[in-house]
Formats: sequence, C-alpha cells, structure tokens
Amino acid sequence: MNKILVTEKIAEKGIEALKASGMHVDVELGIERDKLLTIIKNYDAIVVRSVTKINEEFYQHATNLKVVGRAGNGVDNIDMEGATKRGIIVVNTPEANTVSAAEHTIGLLIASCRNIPQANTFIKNRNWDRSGFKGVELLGKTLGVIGLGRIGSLVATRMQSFGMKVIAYDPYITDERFEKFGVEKKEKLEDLVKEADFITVHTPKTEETLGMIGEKEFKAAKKGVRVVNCARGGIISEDGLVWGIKEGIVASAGIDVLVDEPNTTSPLLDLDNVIITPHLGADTVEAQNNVGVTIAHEVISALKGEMVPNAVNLPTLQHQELEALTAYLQLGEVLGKLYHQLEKDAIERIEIIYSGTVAEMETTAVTLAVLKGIFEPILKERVNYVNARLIAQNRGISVTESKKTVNGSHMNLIRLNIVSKDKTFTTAGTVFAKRDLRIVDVNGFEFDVTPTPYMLVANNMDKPGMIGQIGTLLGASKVNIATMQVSRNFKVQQAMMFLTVDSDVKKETLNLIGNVEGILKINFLKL
Ligand SMILES: NC(=O)c1ccc[n+]([C@@H]2O[C@H](COP(=O)([O-])OP(=O)(O)OC[C@H]3O[C@@H](n4cnc5c(N)ncnc54)[C@H](O)[C@@H]3O)[C@@H](O)[C@H]2O)c1
Ligand SMILES: O=C(O)[C@H](O)COP(=O)(O)O
Repeated sequence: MNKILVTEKIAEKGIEALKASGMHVDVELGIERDKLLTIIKNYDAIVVRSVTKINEEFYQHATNLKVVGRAGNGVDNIDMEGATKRGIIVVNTPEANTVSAAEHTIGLLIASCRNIPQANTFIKNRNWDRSGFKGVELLGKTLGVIGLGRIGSLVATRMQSFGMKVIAYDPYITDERFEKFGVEKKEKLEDLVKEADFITVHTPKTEETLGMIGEKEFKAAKKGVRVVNCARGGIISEDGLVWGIKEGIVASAGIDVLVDEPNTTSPLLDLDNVIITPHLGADTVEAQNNVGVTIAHEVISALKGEMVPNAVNLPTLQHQELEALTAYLQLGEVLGKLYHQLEKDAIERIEIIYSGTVAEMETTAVTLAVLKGIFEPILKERVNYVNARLIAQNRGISVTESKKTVNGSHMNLIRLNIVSKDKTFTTAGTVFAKRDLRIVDVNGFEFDVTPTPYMLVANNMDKPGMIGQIGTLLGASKVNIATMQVSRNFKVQQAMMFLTVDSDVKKETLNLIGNVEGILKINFLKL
C-alpha cells in the first residue's frame, strides 16, 4: 500500500480525500528535520507547502519517494532537477489560490497607502489622533505590475476598477495578453519603474527576478512610490527597500513574503511605513479547501502512474487536453513496450510520427509515454514520464518527433521507427472511438489487434499447420487463447501471428512452440 506523509497544514478536506483513496496517510505537522530525514524512506509521497525544504539532502534519504505534492503554487522550496533525475513527480496547485493571493495583494496595497494597520494599532492603544495617518487615493494613479501571469493579471484588472492606469513589464508573454487585460506594455523594467506610482511584483523567484527591484530601481523611481510584494521574499530586495524608505523615496510598502521565513527579526519590521503579513496570501478558507482537495487528487493520480495536469516537471496539460490525450498516452506506451519484448538490439534512434487527428494535438506527453514504454521493461531504475527523456538522452539515443496532418488508412496513427545498428523495427497503432486501442502494424505485417495484458507473437513460415500446432501446445499447458490474428507477407512467404491469451505462458511451453518446424520466433509479451 502506498504511504503518504503530510508535513504542513492542509485543509481537512484534503486529508479526507487522501484517506478516501485507501492509501496510508500520516500527518506530521512541523516535523523536526532530523526526524523527517529518518522516516522519509518509508513513504511514497510527501505533501508540503512552502516551508519544508525538498533538497538534495532530502532526496538522499527519500529512497522510495515517487511524488512530491506542493499544496500551493510556488515551488522554490523544491529542487526540481533532483526530482526529475530520480523520476520523482512534482505536482502543485497553481490555480487554486490565485484569487486569494490577488485579493491579499490588493489588501496590502490599500492598507499600506491608507495606513490602516498603523492607525488600528494606534487607536487600540487608546489614542485618538487623526493627524499622523494621511494616505493617498488610487484614482488616476499608475500601477506598475511586474509579471502579468495568473495573479498579476487578476490584480491588474481589479485595480482598473479603482480608476488606476495599469502598466506592466513581462518580457515572456505575448502582446495579445497585455491587450487582453487592457494593460500598457513596458518593454523595459526601468520604464515601468520611472512611471509607476505603485509597483507590485508577481513573478516567480528566479535568478533573474531576485532583487529585480532594489536600490538602483528606487533611485530611478518617483519620489513617494509605494510597493507591494505578495510573490516571493527578495524579489523586492529587502536591503534595497530599507534604503529606499530611509531615503524618503518609498512612501509605503505592503509585504507578505520575506527571504527567510519564518522571520521575526527582519529590519523591515522596525519601519513604520512597512506593513507585513506572515505569508498569508493563500490563507483563505476557499483557497485552502481548493488547494487541499486538488493536491490530494493529484498525488493519488501520480502515485497510480497516471498523467497529472499540474505536474511541474512534465509538459503542462489542461484537464480537457489530458482527457483527449489519455488513449494516445496508453497507445504510445503499448507501442513502446513492444520493442524490447520483440527485439534485443541496442537503439540508436527513435522516430515517432504522428498522423491524422493526433497530429493536431499537443503530443509532447505522448512521446514521453512511448519512451516510458520502451525503457520500462529493461531498466531496474524507475522509468516514468518525468525521467524517460533524460534516460534516452543519457543512453545517447536521439528522439525525433514529426507530424503529418493527413493519413491515408486511419483517422489517426502513431508510428514508431526504432533504429538500431543493423535494422529498423517499425510498429504503428491507432485509436478508434471510445478509447479503443489497436496495434495495426509490426515490421510491415498489418493487424487490427486490441492490446491485452498477455499476448504471444510468433513469426513463422507461411505454410499449413502452424496455427494448429501452436493451439495444441498452448491447450496442453492449459493456456486459453482469447483471440488470434495472422498477417502474411507473400514476398518472403512468412507470417506473423498475434494471440491474446488469458494467462502467463510458461518458458517450457514457449520453448516447445519455438522448436516447432516452421516457427521462426516466438515471444511472450506483457503489455
Ligand atoms: N503570497 C502568497 O501566499 C502567494 C500565493 C500564490 C502565489 N504566490 C507567488 O506569486 C507569484 C506569481 O504567481 P502566479 O501564479 O501569478 O505565477 P505565473 O507563473 O502565472 O506568472 C508569473 C509571471 O511572471 C513572469 N515573469 C517571469 N520572469 C519574469 C521577469 N524576469 N520579469 C518579468 N516577468 C517575469 C512570467 O512570464 C509570468 O507571466 C509566484 O512567485 C508565486 O509563488 C504567492
Ligand atoms: O506559493 C504559494 O502557493 C503561496 O506562497 C502560499 O504558500 P503556503 O502554502 O506556504 O501558504
């Protein structure tokens, strides 16, 4: 039974959903690091938020780990490279707390420019004086949004209803996205900084974004600029912000995130015009329920070996895309699995050709399924969607994908050419309606075979008696034949047979079939 460890608080609904899967769930909130490193070898999955550090040291102890579930958005506490090379799937819930984070950003922006927390503390200390808390209006002011992704775009559109002009800097998105949100695009960060009355950051924490607003930017900013950071600590440099405030350039700051968390010693805490919340952006009832239930379902799917839409170290797929791709993922894996069960030669190149309707889809994940199918039967190490491409690369195997929009014989077709030193193995398959998979070609022999868990494939001379003899030998060893198809190649006077059988076939039976005169090759396949 799979075991899941939860180390940070997630909604009760999430825990219930994990338990409902029948998997074993342990909740160890705030677990000591040493204890975590000792016990993690016992678990198949871990569910964390932003505090637990999933790094190299952790992976070295997590010898059975298959899935890291990040109940939330940012994954900067997770070493992604370490996960990918070990075939560990990292899943998160990027959509589930977006609204809450955007609303918290706006809360910080308004609260800081109207001194609401400061005034609240003042009056609760039994003082009444209105003179020290004068704020500014938002109407007619310019808001500079850095990072126009999920949260940045929500903040941008909501703040327009306050009568703000919104400008944004995000070099990684199209002009259409700026137009869609009615936001003026700034080509350079410095242009945004010079023009904005308010600046809010909504990028991930990367080498490029860390400290992207600091002393240099504040020198160029308008005197009285106001800033908000509800993204990740350090995107607005903490030292730079202290400097900007002390110089009288920055009039106020609303901060939800710090470089080191938890943190009760930051110099920002001593500044009156900085308001700080302890990383509360996602802390709403709605977001936490959403995050908890979503992560539970994703972790369970990932443990079952299914493709997960929000897998961070896999191609990004929307739920609908995944629905449409599911049968092709299965077909790709089945076709891939044929190779090492029918051939022994070392692979030099894998060509995957998508034709017909499948060629119009996003097939990156199907290619991973093909590679998973090819390598899984021969490797001891875990092979999955996450590390299949890396495995091909490390074995010096080149992988090419191509697409043909029209295909003569089938509405959709996946063809594999697996090239070794002396020959090329080819196979192809198609999907009929209702997820009906078919293998339609193996090395030029045409079929219409539904893959099943146990199959026998025989190459034989095209002469009378072959089918009967195989049937007799299987019958004698109590193996029931479910279906059988024969395909002939008149040129070489050979045939290939695909038999689906109801159970495993013993080695001795295979040897007996292999010794029948006219049988050239017999293979038992597990698909
Ligand atoms: N405070 C919280 O509790 C809380 C909650 C949720 C998310 N977050 C954080 O909010 C941030 C934004 O999340 P999101 O879901 O909107 O992310 P997203 O991936 O949807 O958007 C990020 C945007 O930043 C842009 N970007 C990346 N590098 C950039 C650069 N150098 N300059 C300008 N733009 C750049 C990207 O193109 C993208 O459009 C993340 O850091 C996330 O971790 C915080
Ligand atoms: O990235 C996120 O989802 C937010 O920063 C929330 O982080 P948390 O789950 O630690 O509250």
